[in-house]
Amino acid sequence: MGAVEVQQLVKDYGRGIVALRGVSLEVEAGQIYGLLGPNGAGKTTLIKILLGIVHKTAGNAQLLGRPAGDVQVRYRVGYLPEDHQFPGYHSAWSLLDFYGQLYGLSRKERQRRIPPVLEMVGLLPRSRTKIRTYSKGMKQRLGVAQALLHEPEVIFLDEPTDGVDPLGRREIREIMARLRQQGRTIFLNSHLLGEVELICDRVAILRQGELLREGTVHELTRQQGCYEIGLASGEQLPLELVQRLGYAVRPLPLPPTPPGAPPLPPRWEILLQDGQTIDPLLQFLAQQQLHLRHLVERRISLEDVFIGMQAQGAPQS
Ligand SMILES: Nc1ncnc2c1ncn2[C@@H]1O[C@H](COP(=O)(O)OP(=O)(O)OP(=O)(O)O)[C@@H](O)[C@H]1O
Repeated sequence: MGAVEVQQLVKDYGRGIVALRGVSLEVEAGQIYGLLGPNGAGKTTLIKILLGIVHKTAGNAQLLGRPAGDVQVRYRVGYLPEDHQFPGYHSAWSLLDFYGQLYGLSRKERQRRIPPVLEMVGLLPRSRTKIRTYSKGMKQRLGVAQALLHEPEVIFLDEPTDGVDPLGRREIREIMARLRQQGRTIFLNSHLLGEVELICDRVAILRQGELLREGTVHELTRQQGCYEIGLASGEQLPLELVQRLGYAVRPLPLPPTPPGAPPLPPRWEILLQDGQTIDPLLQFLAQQQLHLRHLVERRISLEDVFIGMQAQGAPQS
């Protein structure tokens, strides 16, 4: 059973605004799952339906095996909303104490839980200073701490690194990685593709309420049928013979080397044609007594995947 299961989910806000148009996805427990999409794609709506803040129009949404919005499940879930604002007169400690009371935790329990949570997000040394003095990154980390205080199994983070500088973003990624190590499930909404690529196990790309692609980052970024190869120093690839085997091949431009440094060995790009594998080329190299020193399957960034999809045209309403 997945931590999150969504089937054919539809949300129609009325007046022609359809935020979700039959979205299906499953998030396994212990994963970091990234939901990507441009502004207005429906990411926040999906989270809000799972949390019971917004009602679905049609389809199915389950969280930890229970229908979305189930009161018992809410206690097992943490949520960092997008654009949250904490009152500046609180300190990190007093804010978490306040949230602890909302979660129904006893004073003793709050005193037990607050320090490790603040420690985890790196705010323990500043826990008694006012939030109004915090940087954006610190406020976001405090938001994550608030979402963790009641020790939830699933954590929803809506744009947790929005407006945070690169160092702060890395700190938030490290917190997410630690939470995954503890076996928690993280559902991350983001439009920062580079971030998602670095941390997520699986991703889904949403646009105008439709799920365009879903899979591991590895699956989505693999440029199928494209390899880069390099041979031992001084060896050249016989391009014509390689083409006769049916491959498309081209030498790759080499990056500039610093003055005085030895030139870099040449590299070639090999494009497989339909149904072809790289194996006949490897056998051919061995027959030619050429020595393979470099072989990688080419990848594209998640950003390229995403931009490519935007270029494919929007779904019809
Ligand atoms: N309460 C609401 N009433 C009417 N329309 C809404 C409501 N909430 C969201 N929408 C609309 O639903 C669509 C999806 O919005 P949603 O906030 O889910 O997208 P998002 O992917 O989270 O976008 P962003 O990245 O900008 O937060 C948008 O067209 C938005 O204007």
